[in-house]
Amino acid sequence: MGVILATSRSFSDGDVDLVALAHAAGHEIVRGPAHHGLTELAPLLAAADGWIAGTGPVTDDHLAAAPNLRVIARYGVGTEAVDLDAALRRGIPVTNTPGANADAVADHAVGLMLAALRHISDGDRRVRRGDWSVRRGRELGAATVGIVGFGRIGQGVARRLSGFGARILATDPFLPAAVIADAGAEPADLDDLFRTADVITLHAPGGRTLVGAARLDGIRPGLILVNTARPDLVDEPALAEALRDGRLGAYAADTLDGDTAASASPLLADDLADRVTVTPHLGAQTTQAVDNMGSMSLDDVLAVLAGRPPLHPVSPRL
Ligand SMILES: NC(=O)c1ccc[n+]([C@@H]2O[C@H](COP(=O)([O-])OP(=O)(O)OC[C@H]3O[C@@H](n4cnc5c(N)ncnc54)[C@H](O)[C@@H]3O)[C@@H](O)[C@H]2O)c1
Ligand SMILES: O=C(O)[C@H](O)COP(=O)(O)O
Repeated sequence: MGVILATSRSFSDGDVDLVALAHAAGHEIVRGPAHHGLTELAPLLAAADGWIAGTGPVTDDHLAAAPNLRVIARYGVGTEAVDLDAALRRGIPVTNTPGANADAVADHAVGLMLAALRHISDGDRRVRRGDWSVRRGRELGAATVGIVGFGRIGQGVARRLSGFGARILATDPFLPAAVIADAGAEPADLDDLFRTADVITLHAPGGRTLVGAARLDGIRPGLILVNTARPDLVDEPALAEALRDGRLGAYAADTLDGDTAASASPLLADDLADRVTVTPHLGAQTTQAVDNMGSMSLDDVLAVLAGRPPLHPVSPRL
């Protein structure tokens, strides 16, 4: 009997009983904390044969504490928090769940766009204080929307936006322009996209700042920026400044720097509440995506524990 440690927030919380599936394959699921420090995880890692990991860190120190570990399955897409080189050095394969949450996150990104364009969360807050005054919005169909990162989620957003009639620009350094054009978007470089778009939505992996102070100087006044990818893609103090001086019209994000410690973010200042909408990293939290991420990550762990290659391996970054 193997031990599979699950530290993702919602493993087996959907319609499919993945704990029973693991048990039928002869393994026990042990739950661990999602935002984990090494101290709290070490005793669980010591017994783990497989690890279904959320968005928390997976460092060489975590791996050193897991002498029996044979596979790390990222429950989700982004692998920024996983030390892929350390896993490679230790001969532990890393997997992820490409596409498992693409529809969920694309829906959420469009939802955040509409929330910002039509002042939906601000309107709700105002009504609760008895303020029924009108704040005029803009229509998505009349907007030029720039998509940064044209992978599974970015393309899902483009499909949805075509139904609204929006003009769609997209940039992705790893995709030929023809692929972008075939998917119904106009290929653009990052600078052009920031100069032209009314709404920009980020769908590239984290790991570098794409939107800093310099980038915010050349934007269309009133730009709406949506971020369902990773908080480190943006410079939060620079965004707060651009929101205050009116260059940026609104910021709508599914995560803030530090996530659980987000109350420290300059974007949560009271004077920005009418221009900032934040959700607590719930883009992938739908029943469908939770089942997809859980099934794909469990399949990978079961394959490796049975001596087979994983189905969704991640390559170390070059
Ligand atoms: N909010 C959430 O819950 C949630 C859920 C899933 C994924 N994500 C984030 O969204 C990201 C995208 O997910 P996906 O499923 O579309 O991944 P994907 O791998 O299918 O697509 C990512 C795309 O980004 C492109 N890219 C890489 N570097 C870029 C850059 N510098 N500029 C522009 N494009 C670049 C890649 O070429 C690729 O096409 C993930 O990396 C993850 O960080 C967030
Ligand atoms: O990278 C991802 O796929 C998402 O951020 C989902 O991760 P979660 O397990 O934190 O929802």
